[in-house]
Amino acid sequence: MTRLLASVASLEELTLAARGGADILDLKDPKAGALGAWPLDSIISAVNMAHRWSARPPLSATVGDLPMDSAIVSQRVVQTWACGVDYVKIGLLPSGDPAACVAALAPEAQRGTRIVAVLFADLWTDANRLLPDLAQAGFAGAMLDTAGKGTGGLLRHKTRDKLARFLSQARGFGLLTGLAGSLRLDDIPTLLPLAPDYLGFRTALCADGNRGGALDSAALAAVRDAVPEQPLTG
Ligand SMILES: O=C[C@H](O)COP(=O)(O)O
Repeated sequence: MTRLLASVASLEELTLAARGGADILDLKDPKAGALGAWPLDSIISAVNMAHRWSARPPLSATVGDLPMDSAIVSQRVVQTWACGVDYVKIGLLPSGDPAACVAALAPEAQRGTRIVAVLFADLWTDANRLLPDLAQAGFAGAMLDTAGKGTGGLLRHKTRDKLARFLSQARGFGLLTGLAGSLRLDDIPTLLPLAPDYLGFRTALCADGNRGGALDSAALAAVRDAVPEQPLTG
């Protein structure tokens, strides 16, 4: 079953996305880049707010568009995880030494920090080659997204077959899998049969597809309708 991840830019949007049925609430500042980070004190406020709800979806937070410098990335992962989120999402770039960043995070991951690697489909030609390293380091998941939000969506950069291969290899390593990247409503029927653990959205949740604008509940409702909710179990 595929879940819906909604990237939210404020506490107000966090509430709106939770009410609109998002399965994963992703704290991200879309104006600050592909993985723009919320300030740490705002992440803590979001966690505190969500803890007051009777039921709450998992929260993820991004660390910002960081260079591939192990010390910088590790420090920001530690700080973000300490805020109390359920997942920390970090971007891995093919330039620099992404494998060194992954290896440097292994002790954190092995201490229980749930880290999701975001691999940019418009920058990586062979993102799959990092999957064994992620699994070895103890990462929780791997997802494909796009870095350049003005250059077309995920399906412009990777064929359906390539996405299927990525997902199947990531799954084979026991990683949680996700797809995102300016996904539109009409991409959903193509991507759902690939059965990623989640599909991630920001642009499609905003009025007129304006990623830097406000989250729009009607747009979220349309995406929610297209990504069927998980049946309640138990
Ligand atoms: O993690 C998901 C992203 O926030 C997706 O953003 P986007 O739909 O604007 O590419």
